[in-house]
Amino acid sequence: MSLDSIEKQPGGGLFVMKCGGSTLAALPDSFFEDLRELQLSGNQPVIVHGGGPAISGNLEKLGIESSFVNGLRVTTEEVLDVVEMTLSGSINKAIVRRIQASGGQALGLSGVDGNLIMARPVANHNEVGLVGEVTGVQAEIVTGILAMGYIPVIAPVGVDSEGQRYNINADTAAGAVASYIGSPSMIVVTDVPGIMHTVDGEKVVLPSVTVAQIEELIAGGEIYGGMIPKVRAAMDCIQGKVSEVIIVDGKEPRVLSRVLGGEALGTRIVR
Ligand SMILES: Nc1ncnc2c1ncn2[C@@H]1O[C@H](COP(=O)(O)OP(=O)(O)O)[C@@H](O)[C@H]1O
Ligand SMILES: CC(=O)N[C@@H](CCC(=O)OP(=O)(O)O)C(=O)O
Repeated sequence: MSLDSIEKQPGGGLFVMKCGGSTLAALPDSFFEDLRELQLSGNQPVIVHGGGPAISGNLEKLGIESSFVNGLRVTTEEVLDVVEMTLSGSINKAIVRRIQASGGQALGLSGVDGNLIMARPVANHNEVGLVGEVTGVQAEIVTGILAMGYIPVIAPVGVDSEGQRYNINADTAAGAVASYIGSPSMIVVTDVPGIMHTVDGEKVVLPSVTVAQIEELIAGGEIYGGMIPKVRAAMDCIQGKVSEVIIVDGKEPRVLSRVLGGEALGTRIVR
């Protein structure tokens, strides 16, 4: 199936959803039932997932120290073993099992499989080690899985032509997948109701924000920590066919179908 024919499917077509590790365990069964209904009505969901808290938990159990620089995990080969076993193993398979339990069809893989996500070291690799930035995504693997009627569930581990693995931030990987497959939208499912900012001393959700406004929010300290890779990934991918990135809380009932239906939920990042 070509990308064009996927986009012409009734029911809204192609979308990329990034599920954060902050929210995965808390996602209710109804979230996966909603996903199944979207798939049945002709949508083509593609999932890229994180798992930061689970990686940290496993590293701690194994007595391996780890730290973050600007939201990126400092990654040695030893850390990367744990990253890969957690993301490509337990987390990826847990998501696949939950989709299957709701009656959906899913196929899990990481960016290593079929060279799906090609990567190279990030610019500050001297500080963070084996962290990758995406140099290419084999879009036809994603479209092929969709054409078989399965939801691709992708773990953000990348690989280079020498076979070296890289740890890739899941928001970054999701944005790259959205760009390369030409998804009109990317939905970032996390543990907060959207991008919050302070108005009259109270934290409120920004319903919509432009790329230019994001820079001001980062500079002013309103956007920090784990929200930074999300907005940076959004800014990088909102071009070409990707016209919006929506940040929502996974605990919101039927969040995916409501957002795709145009309801004003969460924060929409637009050009
Ligand atoms: N302006 C903001 N609005 C909402 N959350 C923010 C903001 N700035 C920083 N954050 C933080 O970003 C977190 C989400 O990022 P993260 O924990 O990495 O989630 P995930 O695992 O879903 O990727 C929120 O829980 C919150 O602590
Ligand atoms: C380079 C880097 O930091 N990689 C992340 C990959 C997982 C991730 O991004 O998970 P969340 O979406 O739950 O944060 C990490 O090692 O934690």
